[in-house]
Amino acid sequence: MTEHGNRPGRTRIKFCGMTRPEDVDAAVAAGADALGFVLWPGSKRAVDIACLAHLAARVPAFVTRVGLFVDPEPELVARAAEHLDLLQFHGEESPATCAALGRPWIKALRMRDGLDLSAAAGDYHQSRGLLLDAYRPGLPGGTGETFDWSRIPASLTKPVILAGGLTPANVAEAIAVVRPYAVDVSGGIEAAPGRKDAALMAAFLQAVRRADG
Ligand SMILES: O=C(O)c1ccccc1NCC(=O)[C@H](O)[C@H](O)COP(=O)(O)O
Repeated sequence: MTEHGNRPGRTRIKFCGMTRPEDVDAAVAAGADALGFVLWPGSKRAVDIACLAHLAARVPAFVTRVGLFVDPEPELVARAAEHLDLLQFHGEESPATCAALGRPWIKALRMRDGLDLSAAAGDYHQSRGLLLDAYRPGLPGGTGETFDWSRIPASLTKPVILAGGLTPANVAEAIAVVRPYAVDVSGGIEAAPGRKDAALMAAFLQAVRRADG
């Protein structure tokens, strides 16, 4: 069993791909720590700035609003950031590009063959964490697929946010193997892309709490 740096007493939980007010309300009521909003137009879960503003305004204090971007124009980030607490980059953004935007950020790394995670943690040392996700060519995120969790070294110097194909059924095993700082889920709590399921969100929360003991 591994233990990553800065792991809190409990596993933090991020629900990603929010598009509907009722899903935001249900996620907050269930106890999510963070909610993700996809600002990449190519996604089935994409929201525009007006929708983001509407959804983000429903989120109470101490629940983190995270905006997802794929190689964005700085102007898009600037407009979205008014409604966000944290930026999440899913493209080929360099460490300098992420840092230049002047906001707290995390970097999503897709676990392609040969990725050196320790080197990436050094490269992205200014990030607030690394989100580790499955790799599928041509799809920057939201694959619904898991990866080999044993590839994550225990010695990573950044908080690990584990993503990719997590569900209420497998998240306890994922936590036992990886001991991440946080878990991130999108497809595993959905009835359809962009439509969250309140019962699945609650089940995911309960599975994480049980895994934390
Ligand atoms: O969800 C998308 O469509 C998406 C598109 C482009 C970049 C990121 C995207 N989603 C990211 C996430 O929802 C999560 O951070 C992560 O990929 C987990 O998704 P899932 O495997 O469905 O749980």
